[in-house]
Amino acid sequence: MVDRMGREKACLITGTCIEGRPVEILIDETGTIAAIDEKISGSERSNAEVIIDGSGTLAMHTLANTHTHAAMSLLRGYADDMILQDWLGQKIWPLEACLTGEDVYWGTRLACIEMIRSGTTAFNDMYFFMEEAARAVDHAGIKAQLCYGFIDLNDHDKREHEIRATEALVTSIKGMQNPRIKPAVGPHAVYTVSPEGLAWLAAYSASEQIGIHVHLSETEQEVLDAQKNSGKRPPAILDQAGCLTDRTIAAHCCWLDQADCRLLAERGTTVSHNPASNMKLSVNRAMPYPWLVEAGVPVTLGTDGCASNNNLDLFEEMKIAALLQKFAQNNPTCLPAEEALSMATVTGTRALGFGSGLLVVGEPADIMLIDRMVPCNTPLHHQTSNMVYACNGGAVKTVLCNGRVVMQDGVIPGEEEVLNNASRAAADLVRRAADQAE
Ligand SMILES: CSC[C@H]1O[C@@H](n2cnc3c(O)ncnc32)[C@H](O)[C@@H]1O
Ligand SMILES: [Zn+2]
Repeated sequence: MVDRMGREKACLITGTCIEGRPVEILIDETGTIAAIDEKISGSERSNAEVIIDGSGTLAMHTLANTHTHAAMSLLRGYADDMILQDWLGQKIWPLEACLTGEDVYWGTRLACIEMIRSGTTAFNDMYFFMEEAARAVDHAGIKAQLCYGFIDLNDHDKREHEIRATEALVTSIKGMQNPRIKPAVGPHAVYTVSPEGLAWLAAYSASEQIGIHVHLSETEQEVLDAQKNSGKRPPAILDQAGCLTDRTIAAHCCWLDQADCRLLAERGTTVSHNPASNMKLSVNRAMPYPWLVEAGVPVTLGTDGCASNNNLDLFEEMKIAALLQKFAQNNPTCLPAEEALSMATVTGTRALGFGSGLLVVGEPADIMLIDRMVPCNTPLHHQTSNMVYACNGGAVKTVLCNGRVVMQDGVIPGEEEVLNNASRAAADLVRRAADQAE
């Protein structure tokens, strides 16, 4: 907990429940969970200078969104109901060509508010003007792994430019020395980055010991083009360049075959499943969850950007993931609620390197308090079932990140300013793009 002077303070959450057990949670001044007990003892509780009344709530670890483009919140509803390549080529990329750093700042602030409201405190982001995204995450008080989206289109000069932009972002984020913000590298996809670009990114990420964030095998066209142009499937192209590592998060992965899944498992690569975006863009195949699990690949959850989702609510994503897999496999036992929740908490948080994703002593206090007294939690036969199948992010009342309260009883300080600036930035962006098109 941080007071108005910016000093860290120990804090106590009273009156909440973990898995049906009434508890109090003590958080020390470093933002770590110090104790969880029915009643915290007198001497320990006297350390707590701040008390959060959690009565009528369920305490859970917050959620981790492992694939998004946060500032695309400004593009929400700008282009819907199109196929992926037309959507990118005709609508999204022309608009993004008019983006400014200020747009990315306000778009990312807006995204952070939306994520906090729905219980997400860690995300994996790929976009442009990422120094501004880092500033926004810093101000919002949550956690992120940020990368510059590298696209060289096989062009030498573009590649040099993207290399410089990648290095500048990594240097800038490392210079911030903020443990909540990490740099990564971001090859957009095998169809937008040359083999030379991929090899440079792999070597650079290894030397800096940072993550790799990439779109992979999202559409059948991507796989067919890769095979036609290089004789290899997309995962093999990434692997040949050295981009499949245990620091890699590969988003989508809808068109993997079983051998691709085994390759990802051998390399220790994590997959980010983005079911809402995949269905909206109609990629025509569900990520092969059973093959990935059988191979031993960690599977996490992402929303993708707001232009293809169109929100950042991971509660919705858990439900959509569970339903899509059951439907695609014609098997109601596939992806049960417990697995959907683990994907969004434990596996996602670990993949981003922000802790175990568990609400236990010694871990960062990334905690959400969920309203118990709402229809979606009435009755509460099985808490996990309610979280995955009944609730959406609207049930989240209070959120802490590293012990700092970022939303209390539905109130996020500074929200109105962010909404006003993001609305203005979105309108100006669309106007600039229309002027450009004339
Ligand atoms: C280079 S920054 C990221 C880049 O990716 C675009 N994008 C958003 N959603 C998708 C998707 O589903 N597949 C491929 N690319 C996507 C985004 O608009 C940026 O240009
Ligand atoms: Zn994406």
